[in-house]
Amino acid sequence: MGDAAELIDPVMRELPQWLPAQRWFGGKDRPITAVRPVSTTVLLEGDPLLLHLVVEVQQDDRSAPYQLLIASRAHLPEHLGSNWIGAELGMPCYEATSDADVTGRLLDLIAENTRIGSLTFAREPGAQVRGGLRGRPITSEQSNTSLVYGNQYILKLFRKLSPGENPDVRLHRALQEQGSEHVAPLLGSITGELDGRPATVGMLQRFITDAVDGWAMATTSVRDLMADPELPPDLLGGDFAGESQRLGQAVATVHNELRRALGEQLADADELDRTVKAMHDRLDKVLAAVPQLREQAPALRAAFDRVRDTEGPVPMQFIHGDLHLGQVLRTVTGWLLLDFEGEPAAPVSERSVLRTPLRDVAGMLRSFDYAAHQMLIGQPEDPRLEERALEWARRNRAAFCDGYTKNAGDPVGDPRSQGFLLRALELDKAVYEVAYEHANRPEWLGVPLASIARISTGGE
Ligand SMILES: Nc1ncnc2c1ncn2[C@@H]1O[C@H](COP(=O)(O)OP(=O)(O)O)[C@@H](O)[C@H]1O
Ligand SMILES: O=P(O)(O)O[C@H]1O[C@H](CO)[C@@H](O[C@H]2O[C@H](CO)[C@@H](O)[C@H](O)[C@H]2O)[C@H](O)[C@H]1O
Repeated sequence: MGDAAELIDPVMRELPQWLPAQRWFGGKDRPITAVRPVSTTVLLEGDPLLLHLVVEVQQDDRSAPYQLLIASRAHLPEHLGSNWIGAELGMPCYEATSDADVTGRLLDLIAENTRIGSLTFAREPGAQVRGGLRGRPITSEQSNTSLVYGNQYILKLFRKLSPGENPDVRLHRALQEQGSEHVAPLLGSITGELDGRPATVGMLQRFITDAVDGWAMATTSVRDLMADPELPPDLLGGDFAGESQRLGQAVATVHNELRRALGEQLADADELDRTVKAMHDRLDKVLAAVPQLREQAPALRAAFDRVRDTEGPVPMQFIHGDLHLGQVLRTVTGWLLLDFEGEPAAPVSERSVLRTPLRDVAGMLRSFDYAAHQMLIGQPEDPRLEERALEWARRNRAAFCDGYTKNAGDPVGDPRSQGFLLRALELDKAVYEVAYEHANRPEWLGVPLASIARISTGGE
C-alpha cells in the first residue's frame, strides 16, 4: 500500500519536468529551480491513495504556491496514462483530476460540510449539495481545473494560489446576495491555509446545461458573414448584434449590483495618475519580452497619457477584471458572467482593488475585435474579408455599448462618453494580450498587434 509521507520527496523531484507541460501552469517562460511541499492532506487512504498537495514552485528569485491532486494506484488504467508523474513505491503516481474514481471525494466532503487537516470543505448557507457523483474535468483549455459532476455541479480547483479569499468566490457571493440573474449559483467552497491565513482553493457552482459560450456564438456569426460577403450584416441569419446588446445590458447590470453590494468611490487625480503609471509599467515589461511592439510604443504612451485629460467623475468599484467572450454563457434565459478572478497573471493584491468598470467594457470590446479577426490568421491577405471583419466588429461593439448604456446607472452612463479613458484601457488590454499570446499562442500574436496599430492611429 502506498504511504503518503514516502511519496512526497520523489514527487517533488519529478514536478520540475512535469509542471511546465500543464496548460494551467503560469510560469512556462522560466526554468523551475525547486519544488517544495507546503502542505499535504490525505483525502483517501489505501488504493487508490489520494493526496491534496500545495507546493511552492521556485523560479529564479520568485516563487508561487500551486495546488495539486496526486493519486497513486497499484494498477493505473490506460486512460490515466497521460497523467503519469512517476512510479513511486512501486505504484504509479499520477495527477488525479482526470480520475473520476477519486474526484467524487471532493464533492462528498463539501456535501458533508467538513474539515480534514487544514482544508475546510463548506456548503454555502442554505445550499443543497448531494454527494455520490463522479467528477470529470472539462476539456476546454483554462487557467484552472474544473470538474463537472453529473451535469449538476462544477468545482473549480484554483491552480495558482494566494492567501485570502479568492475574488471569484467573493464577487460571486456578493452578486448572489444581490439576487443577480447573471451568475451561476454559488454552492460551496474549499479553503486551505497559506502563510497562516485562509486561502480559497476551490469553488463549487451549479453547472448550467444547454448553455453556449459567447466566443462560440460570436465566431459562428463571423463565419456566416465571411461565407456570404455580399449580404448586409443585418440581413444575415447569424447576426449577433441583438445578443451583443443584451450582453451589454447584462454587464452593466452586474456592475450596478457589484456597486450596490461592495461600494464605489470616485477617482481623484492621483488615482488617474496611478492608472496611467500602471499602463506605462505594463508596456515596459511587455516591450522587454516582445520587440515587435516597439514601433507602436510612442503612440501607446501618448494614448495612456491622455487619460489625465478625462473630464467628469470616474467611478471606481469591484469589476470582473478579465472580461471576454469566453467568460460569458448564453443560457435559455439570458447571459451569465463567469470567472471573476481577474487577469490570471496579475497578483491578487492588484486584482482586489477598486477599478473603473470601463475596464470590463474595454475587455469585451477587445473580444469583439478578436472574434472578427481570428478567422483571418494564417490566411492570404484579402482586403474584402478584412473590411468584413471590421464591419462585424464595429456593429457588435456599438450594439454592446448601446446595451451597456441602457442599463448603466449614474454616473457611468455611456462608456463612449469617456473616449480617452476607454481607448487607453483598450490599448492597455491589447498590450496584456500581446504578452499573453507571446507566451501561450504565438500564432495569434498578430491579432492584438494589428489592433494596436489600428487603434493607436485613430481607427477602431
Ligand atoms: N456554472 C457553469 N456552468 C456551465 N459551464 C461552466 C460554468 N462555469 C464555468 N463553466 C465552463 O468552464 C469554463 C472554464 O471556467 P472558468 O471559470 O472561466 O475557468 P478558468 O478560471 O480556468 O478560466 C468556462 O469557459 C465554461 O465553458
Ligand atoms: O479565460 P482566461 O481567464 O484563461 O483568460 C486568458 O485566456 C484568454 C484566451 O483563452 C485570453 O483572451 C484572449 O483571447 C480570447 C479568444 O480566445 C479573446 O476573446 C479575448 O478578448 C482575448 O483577451 C485572456 O486575455 C487571458 O487572460
